[in-house]
Amino acid sequence: MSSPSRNLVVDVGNSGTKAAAFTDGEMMLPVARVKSGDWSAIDGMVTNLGVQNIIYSTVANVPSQRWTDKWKKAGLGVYSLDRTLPLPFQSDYQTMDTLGQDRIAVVAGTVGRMHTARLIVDAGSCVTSDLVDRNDRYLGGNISPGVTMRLRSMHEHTARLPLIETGTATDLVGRSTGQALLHGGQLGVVYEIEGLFGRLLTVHRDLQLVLTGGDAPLLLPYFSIDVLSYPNLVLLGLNQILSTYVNKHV
Ligand SMILES: Nc1ncnc2c1ncn2[C@@H]1O[C@H](COP(=O)(O)OP(=O)(O)OP(=O)(O)O)[C@@H](O)[C@H]1O
Ligand SMILES: CC(C)(CO)[C@@H](O)C(=O)NCCC(=O)O
Ligand SMILES: [K+]
Repeated sequence: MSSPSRNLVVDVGNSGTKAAAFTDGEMMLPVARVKSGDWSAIDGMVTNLGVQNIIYSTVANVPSQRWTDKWKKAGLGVYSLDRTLPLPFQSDYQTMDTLGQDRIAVVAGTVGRMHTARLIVDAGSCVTSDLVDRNDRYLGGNISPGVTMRLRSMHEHTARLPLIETGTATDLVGRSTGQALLHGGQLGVVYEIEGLFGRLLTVHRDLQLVLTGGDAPLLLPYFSIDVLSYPNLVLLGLNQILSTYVNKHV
């Protein structure tokens, strides 16, 4: 019997870096959240968790060679989500080189888990909506501003709009400035997704909505359609890509 294999999986986003260890495919909770760029915190996890492989996806900064050399010297397999790792899906995206690595990871994370068409929404700094057909072909997707970005930009680009916190929306329409901003900024994302979902449903009759990302819990209560909620889908997808590769090649 081989000893359990443990991976460290790291998702570098624009608002923060999320990292978790996986032992034999099982995610060890809780997910760590550190400032993006804090590779020394990630290095601490490498040391403390006794991992054999590390994979990172990034839409912001990459670890310097000092870190990757250190991990390789310690005997780790070090992988980034670039062209070297085979992806478990075909794609229609014209520029795979610029497709966000977090988007690649969420698409990969649904392969093998789902057998219907799906619209995968990752609600983070930006909201990405990515469409995959029932045969796991990636058809493309959209990028729009995230909840925090909407609220902040309405404040920054006007004279009279305050900066408000995200929160609980109590009605469909607001009866104060604060409520109006909250409903527009937060519920507006839900309406946008439901609108796109409804249009796509006419072509993809078995379409399922999948929701992930740091702001998913803020949005989840307001959908009028069925939502499959996958917290940490980026991390799941990364681990899937890494495990498939390592099992075949190492
Ligand atoms: N502990 C936390 N720290 C920071 N933001 C958090 C936290 N928990 C939830 N959030 C929410 O998550 C959002 C960011 O989501 P997420 O972490 O998925 O984004 P990201 O991956 O950094 O961004 P990107 O879209 O660039 O990948 C923030 O707007 C915030 O509202
Ligand atoms: C859209 C974001 C910022 C979402 O995190 C990220 O996936 C990204 O930087 N993408 C690059 C552009 C693209 O996906 O085509
Ligand atoms: K993200």
